[in-house]
Amino acid sequence: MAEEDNIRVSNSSSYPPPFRQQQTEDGDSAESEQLNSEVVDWEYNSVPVLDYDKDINYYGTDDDDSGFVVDEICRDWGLFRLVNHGVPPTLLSQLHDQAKQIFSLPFETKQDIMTTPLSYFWGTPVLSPSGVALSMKGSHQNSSWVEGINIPLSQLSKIPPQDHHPTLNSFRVLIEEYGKHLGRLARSIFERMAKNLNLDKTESESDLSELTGFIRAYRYPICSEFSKEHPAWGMDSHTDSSVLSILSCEDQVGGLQVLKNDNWLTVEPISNTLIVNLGDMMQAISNDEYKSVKHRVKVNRYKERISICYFVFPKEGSVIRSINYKPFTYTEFQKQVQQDVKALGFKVGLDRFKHTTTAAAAITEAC
Ligand SMILES: O=C(O)CCC(=O)C(=O)O
Ligand SMILES: [Fe+2]
Repeated sequence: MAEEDNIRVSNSSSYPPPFRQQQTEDGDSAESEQLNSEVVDWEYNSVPVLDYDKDINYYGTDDDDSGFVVDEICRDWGLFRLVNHGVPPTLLSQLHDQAKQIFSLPFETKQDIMTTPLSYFWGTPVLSPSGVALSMKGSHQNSSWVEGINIPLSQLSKIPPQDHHPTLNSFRVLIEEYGKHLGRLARSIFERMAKNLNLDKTESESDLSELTGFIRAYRYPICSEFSKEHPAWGMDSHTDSSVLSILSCEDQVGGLQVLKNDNWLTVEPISNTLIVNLGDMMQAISNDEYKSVKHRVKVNRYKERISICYFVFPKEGSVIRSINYKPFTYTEFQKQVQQDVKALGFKVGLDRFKHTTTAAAAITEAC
């Protein structure tokens, strides 16, 4: 894909109306300089790297220290880059190219063709598991500069064929293939963590339902009008509600940042690698030993960014039990999140389920 393809919107009619802004003109040298400085923004990249074969999918002796490395990273970071994961590079690049093509369709077309079980949304990443966007209150309203397609993996066969948009049909086939790979990765990453944490085998089996996860493809539109006074975020700081989230970003447009020791660190986009982050369910399952990591996505003045995220949750009805938390199911957690988002404008999250409730403190801090 030509580098120029990513630069500036030629087709702003594909943007949801709130994202249509005056675009800057081509060929301005001062601007190109700025563009370059955006490109080298991730010089401090130091996200830990794990090798799937060596560090995750390994059944060696117990004194092997690769499990220890994974354990340390899950405690200190809650996020790592996965290499040697076995997802074919062509699958990754085709998936991204097709997502890009679909997002380039006119806004109205996207609204028309994404019918259930697919859903198309923009402006808010807070969705129910079925993909219904939730409205947010107050200043948080529409704070995210992103559009997305929500794809529940268990319902792929129900996606109606599109005679006029064959790309959507082939995208579905690629997603199916990709979903299988990511299910495989999620299962072995989770099992590695469960072993490190000495979790009860039968209980931990229902803590992950890799085949009913969902995939979201995102496009972060170009955002040229923002400032310190009027900030805009592709996605504001949050933790994921999942057990695990696995992110793929093939274009060389950065933007993802992760909170580490109170500093925001930019995650370099490196093709053929996957970014794995631990979510709230994993933090609860591990009794707060592992971290549901805070992350966010910056907007970009010059380039669109496409990312494809897989989210995996516990089996339906599975009760999460750990010392620090009252027993709860993911459905109860999600219901509480939806309630808080509607009533308060933000997610309180795990604090709602702690034995000594720290929810009041969390709410005061956020307000
Ligand atoms: O697009 C990304 O890089 C991250 C998306 C994300 O954090 C999310 O969907 O929860
Ligand atoms: Fe996230």
